[in-house]
This record gives sequence, structure tokens and C-alpha cells, in this order.
Amino acid sequence: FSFKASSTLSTPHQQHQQSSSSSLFAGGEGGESEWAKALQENTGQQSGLFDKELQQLQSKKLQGLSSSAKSQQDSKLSANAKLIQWLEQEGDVYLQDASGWGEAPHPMAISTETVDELTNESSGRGLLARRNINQEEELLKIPLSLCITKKSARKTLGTDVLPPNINEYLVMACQLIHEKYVMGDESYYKSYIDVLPEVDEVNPTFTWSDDDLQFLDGSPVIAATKSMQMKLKSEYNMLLADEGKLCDQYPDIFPRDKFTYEAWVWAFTNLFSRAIRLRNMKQGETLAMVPYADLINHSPYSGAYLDARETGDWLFKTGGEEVILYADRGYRRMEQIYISYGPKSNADLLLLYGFALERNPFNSVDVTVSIAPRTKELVQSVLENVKENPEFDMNAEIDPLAQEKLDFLDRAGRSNTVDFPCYADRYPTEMLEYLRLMMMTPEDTMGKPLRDFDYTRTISAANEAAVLYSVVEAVKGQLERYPTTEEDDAAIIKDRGMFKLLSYNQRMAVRHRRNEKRLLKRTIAALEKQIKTRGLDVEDLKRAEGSTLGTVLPGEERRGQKQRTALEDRLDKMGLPVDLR
Ligand SMILES: C[S@@+](CC[C@H](N)C(=O)[O-])C[C@H]1O[C@@H](n2cnc3c(N)ncnc32)[C@H](O)[C@@H]1O
Repeated sequence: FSFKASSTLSTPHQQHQQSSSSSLFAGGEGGESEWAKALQENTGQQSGLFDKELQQLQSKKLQGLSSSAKSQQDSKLSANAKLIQWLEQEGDVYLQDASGWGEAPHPMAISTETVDELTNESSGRGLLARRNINQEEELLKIPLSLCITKKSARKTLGTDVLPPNINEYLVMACQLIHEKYVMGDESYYKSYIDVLPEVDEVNPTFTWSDDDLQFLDGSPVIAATKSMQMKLKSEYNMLLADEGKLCDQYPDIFPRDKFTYEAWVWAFTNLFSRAIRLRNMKQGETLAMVPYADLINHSPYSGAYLDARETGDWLFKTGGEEVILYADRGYRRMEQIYISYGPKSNADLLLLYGFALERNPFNSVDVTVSIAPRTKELVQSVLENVKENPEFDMNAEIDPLAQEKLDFLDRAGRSNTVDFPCYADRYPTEMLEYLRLMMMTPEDTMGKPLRDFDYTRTISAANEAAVLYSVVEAVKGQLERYPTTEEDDAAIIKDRGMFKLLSYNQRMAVRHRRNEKRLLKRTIAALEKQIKTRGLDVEDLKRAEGSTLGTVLPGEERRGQKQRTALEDRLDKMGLPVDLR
């Protein structure tokens, strides 16, 4: 089997569609050779041509494998088959490839091993098209009654033990631990729990060792990871482990030897990388672990996403709810099906899902900008300590608007530090507004108060120049934090033999830091071009570049910030309690 062989399955028109869709996925997701590789992988179901073909290929492939790899493969296959059986029995989910009464053959099958085409790294299990699939075809339907949610967790562990206002991540983590470590073979969800990966199969950065994290030195992912680690530990202690908490209060339900911190980290590894927020529920929204649906890998180019709907047809509503997925486009037989986990940057993916993409249109790097307004006191104190601050501009002047700027920020509930996601070609308006304000001079205000200006728009050419130059400076500052250059990283990756010797985490880290540097360099180039094309680099606007106002003062960057970091914003959006400090 090869990609070319597949063309016998499709019409010329379909072939045209196929090649255009595979070029869309040239970022290592669904490209042609991955398609061919996926073909050589495997599924766990017994009947039908598709499975027979795959089994034949499978046995060929297994010939080259060690016996431990073979037995690992076998146990994965049997876990897949058991999951499908469980879903059919318990949820009446139709997953067969044969047509039945009123049911079309199920369009997908589980592959136990998929790989990223560009990096050749494993992406674990995935779902493949069993046959050609039309756009908008229904791909799956899983009843909510089989999902793990806050409701199922409270019901399982006791509604009196876990109060109604408890955070859904925390309570679902408890149910996951309960099913895997307390109930084990007796768990109702056993077939589902058995296909959930271990921590070392996912490797989100919050589970990395400090040695591995060192490979990310300079990257904002480290701070995000450390915050997350602290957060997980304190949530664990506050809910379960501290004196008088659940392990003490209800030792039968929360036995300490099962509700360990390791189990907690396993539960969160699975929650962060697999739980889905269903928004279209009868009663608002809910976070859910959805068996089978959570076997679908991520592509930032996919237009498909999972959501809930009420069961039954338009005439007879049955009162239940189910999770559904429609095809975002046509798929050819054997192609891997992807959904979008949302517009996530590589840093987010690495932190929560344990992988990053070589091509990601949503990629960004968090950059901190902090402009210290030069009040009289500040300038004096810095000049007094000039030895410690050699980079400080000796001609620094007091900014006559400094105090007004600080008061303005204070009234708006803002601090003088912004942490913003830097994309190669766009900047958040929040950052531009902040910088426009901080760069105001008496020539801009002409005596009017600062609050009379609209900072969502350009104030003056000189102000805009100062803004863009300070973004360049902040981005350069971020680049300087890395101990190695992009070229160093590229050389490490290029030496394939050596690169292979690094662990998965280390390889991910090197690729990631290189991609961050690439993005930051592109940002600088784009900004410099913009400054030129907008005519902002002319001499009489020089106050911008040489401005005493545009520099980040030593030690000022993180001091006294009130505002949340970009990570906290993301956790907030995910529904986690976010007060990390
Ligand atoms: C919802 S699960 C998808 C199924 C998963 N592959 C499995 O084996 O169970 C999400 C996890 O799949 C992997 N994954 C998903 N999309 C990926 C991609 N495009 N590249 C690499 N790994 C991916 C990551 O390990 C991620 O944490």
C-alpha cells in the first residue's frame, strides 16, 4: 500500500480534492506520507475489509519489532477493542463498519500509533477514516451518560462530600483517581480508563524534570510551567492532603495511598490534554472527558470541533444529551481525522498537551513590556545608584507626565507591566494602548489631560514610532534571554544522530526554543519594515528611538505587577482558579 495505490479508490475529481487537502496539512498533520504510515498502522476491530487489510499490514510490520514492542502493541489493540465493546454495550454507540438497520457503517477506526510527518515523533493513538467521508457527515455520537463530568464525579464520590460549587477540574481529577486507583478492575469506566495514557506518554511540561526544563532556558514556557506546578501542588494539598482535608475527613473514600500526588499529576495530565468544554448544553456548559472522541488528534487547520446536543430527533426529544462531531471537509479512506483543540500557541500545547507543532498559525511567544515612568524620585534614585545600573541613560530626564501616567494606570486597574502574546505579524490592542499612553509627551498632550485621548488609535507619528521601537526593544530583550542562538539550535537538530540521543522532552524543548526565536526574529523584521514603510524612522521623530521613556528599567520588569500573566488569562479561560501568586 502506498498513497498512489489509494487513487484507485477515488475519482479524478476526488483526487484533486485530496491533493489540495493534503497540502493543507503539510505541517505534519495528514500529509501524504503520514497517510501512508497511518495505513501501515493498525486498528483493533475484527470484521470488515478495512480491518483485514490493516491486520495484514500489521503482522508484516510486527515481524520487525522486538517481542516487548509486539506485546505492547497487542495490549493496545485489545484495549481499543474493549473500549469499542463497552461503548456499544453501555451507550448503544454504533461503531461497526457494516451497515445495519437504519445505520450507516461507522466511518472511523482507531489507529494505535500515529506520527507527525515533519518531526517523525509519535502522536499516540488517533482516528482514521475507514472509508471516504463526505463533508458534514456525522462522525460520532457519544452519550453524555458515558462521559466523566463534574456531575458524574459528585454522584460517584458523594454530593455531600464534594459541594456543588467545587471547581470542575478538581472534582473530575478525584473521579479519575477513584476509577483508576481505587476501583481498578471493578470500575464501570475500566475500558475507558485503560486507554488513557500514562504521564510519560503525554509529557506536558509541568511533568518534566528540572533537567529537561533547563533545555527551555530563556523561554517563557518555564515561568508558565513553574506556576502550573505550584498551582497543582497547592490545589492538591488544599483539597486532599493537608491536615483536616478530604484524605483526613473521609479516609474510606479518599485513601491516602491511592490519592497520591503522582496520581493527581496523572489525572491532570489527562484532564488538560483530553477534557473538552461542551458549550451547547441544555444547562450552560460543562467540562467533559468523552471516551472515543478524545482519541482524535489536533490540527490547527481543522475546522471541526466537538459539542453537545439533545438526543432524539426534531419531533421526539428523549431528554438525554450526547457529544457529536461532524466532518469539517471530505476525508479519503485511511486519512487521519483531526479536530481543532482551539487556537493554541506552541507554548500552550507544550504546557498542556506535551507536543508542539512545526507549523502553527496560532503560534505566539509571551513577551513582557514594562515602561517605568520617570518620576522625579525614580530618576534621582537610579542616578544615585548609577554603578548598579550602567545601562541607564545618563541623560535621563524626568518625564513631566510620569505621575499622571501612573495615576491613570492605577485608575484603570492596570499595572505598568504587560505580558502579551507576540505573533509574528500582529500585536494585541491592549499592548498598543498601554505603550501609546506610556510614550505620551507634552508635545502630544498640548496641555490636555491624558484621559482625554483615545489610545486605541494612533496618537501622533512620533508617539507611534516610540511605541513600535519599544516593542522592538522588548522583543529583542526576550531574544537575549536564551543562552543559545537559533543557529545553535538548528545545528543540534540537523545532527540527526546526536539529536536522536536526546529524550523526547529534550527534543521537544530544542525544537520549541528554536521556533520561538524564529518567531521573535520575524517579529523584529516585520516591525522594522513597518517603521520604515510608515515613514516613522525619519530624523525628526528621533525622540522615539532615543527616548528616555522607551526603555525598560533595570529590575522593573516583574516588580509589583498587579496584572495577570498571559498564562493566568489562559487558565482563567479554561475555568481553573487562577490566583497563582
Ligand atoms: C485528546 S488526546 C488525542 C489522542 C491521543 N493521541 C491518544 O493516544 O490518546 C491529546 C494528546 O494526543 C497527542 N496529540 C494530539 N494531537 C497531536 C499532534 N498534532 N501532534 C502530536 N501529538 C498530538 C498529544 O499527546 C496530546 O496530549
